[in-house]
Amino acid sequence: MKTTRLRNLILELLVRIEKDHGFSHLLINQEIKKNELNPKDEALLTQIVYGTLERKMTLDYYLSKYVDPNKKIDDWVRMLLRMSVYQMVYLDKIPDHAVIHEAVEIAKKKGHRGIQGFVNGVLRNIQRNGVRDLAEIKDPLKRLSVETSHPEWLVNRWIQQYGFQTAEAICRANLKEKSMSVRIQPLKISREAAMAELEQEGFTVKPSLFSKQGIQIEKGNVLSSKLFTQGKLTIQDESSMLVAEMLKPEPGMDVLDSCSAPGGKATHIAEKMLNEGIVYAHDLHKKKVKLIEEKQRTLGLSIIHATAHDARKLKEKYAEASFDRILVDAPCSGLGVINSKPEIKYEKSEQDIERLHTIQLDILNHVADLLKDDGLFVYSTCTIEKMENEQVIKSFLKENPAFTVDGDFFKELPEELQSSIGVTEYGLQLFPQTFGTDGFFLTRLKKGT
Ligand SMILES: C[S@@+](CC[C@H](N)C(=O)[O-])C[C@H]1O[C@@H](n2cnc3c(N)ncnc32)[C@H](O)[C@@H]1O
Repeated sequence: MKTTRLRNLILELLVRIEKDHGFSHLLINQEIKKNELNPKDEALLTQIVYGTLERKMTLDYYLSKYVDPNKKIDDWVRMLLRMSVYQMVYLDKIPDHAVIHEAVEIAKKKGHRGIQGFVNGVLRNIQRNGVRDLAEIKDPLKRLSVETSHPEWLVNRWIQQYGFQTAEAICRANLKEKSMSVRIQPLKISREAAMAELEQEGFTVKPSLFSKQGIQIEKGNVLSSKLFTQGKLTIQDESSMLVAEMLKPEPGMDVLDSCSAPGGKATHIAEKMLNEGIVYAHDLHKKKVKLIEEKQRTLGLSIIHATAHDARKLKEKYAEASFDRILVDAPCSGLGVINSKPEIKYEKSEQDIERLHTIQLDILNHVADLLKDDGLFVYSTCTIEKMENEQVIKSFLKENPAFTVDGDFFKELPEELQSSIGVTEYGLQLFPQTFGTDGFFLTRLKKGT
């Protein structure tokens, strides 16, 4: 694709992600498919879109030396400046003059002469005199916020919960390049065979510590691998693979997955059950239930019964003590997955966290009665907010004294993980900086002590 067209596509994508609050990874994949981009253009588009998004606040600060932040300019012009400065500051392989030329071409096509001159003037100034210096920010909280492009309220929350050093490590880890991980479908292939095939295809791989089904992909985009197209692999973060491990489902069991779409964990559970028994998988949104069915089909599984249902109304559907295992992989703020979905950090608010705490606790309280006396109950979220994790469990245990945290799960973890994983009184809290996984919380509860 011609470079100006590609830059224009990138600009439109960025404006859409910001305006429609779209999920960046879904929109990026859609555009890549629609425009049949070659691997080089695909890589550049992905890098500029993610880079501009995840550094948005830093880029605005850099620009503030030449553009008054309160100046009224069209969204697309501001975004064009951001993506150009991103390329000038962070990408070595594209010369500044080429970046400026492309930006001015786009401004000429989309705007009037005034805009073209404005874009040209700002970018030439940056080329000559550099961007605004971060050292001008003296307050450490403000500086961390701008330097790592996380809203101040969020950085402050993490400092209050975990201290400055950990908050800083979280912010920096959210900007680091993350390697992919996959889970094998064990009824179709062994981990050893899958690793050998992937290596033959040119991928650099490593077995995961988190699950015997997991493989870390250190180099290469596994979506293009033969194994993936054959339904022998699923993309899944290693932290989230721990969920089915912790749930310990067995063949023949009745399992409830109350918040199931798109089915990443339901399919893992079904695989561990050797596709024998039943996984009752529900999600509030009917449209999303189709995704569970699709995933089950792709992986050649059949024991997942997926229907739309509010987890807070499942007692209307099932009798008490119906399930051997229950998973509540709760709706959450997603503040542990900022690395792969950077828009989350700009869109969530403290009110969202409070609202979600209530929903999470309501779901747990409601489905708890559905567990058999000797059953196991796992709660998980992809966030690092204590209010959505430890505090939910703490309140649940207070309201449901028959339950306790099942500490055995810790002893079941591989030794290498035990020494560095974050264990609290209420479960495991993984941070993105520890193993390069998503930030994730999970715990196992049982009846009795
Ligand atoms: C973290 S996601 C689940 C991810 C899924 N377990 C997986 O591994 O692919 C949380 C899900 O909860 C669903 N959800 C939100 N509120 C719900 C409710 N009241 N009852 C059931 N599902 C709900 C959301 O639609 C979302 O798909």
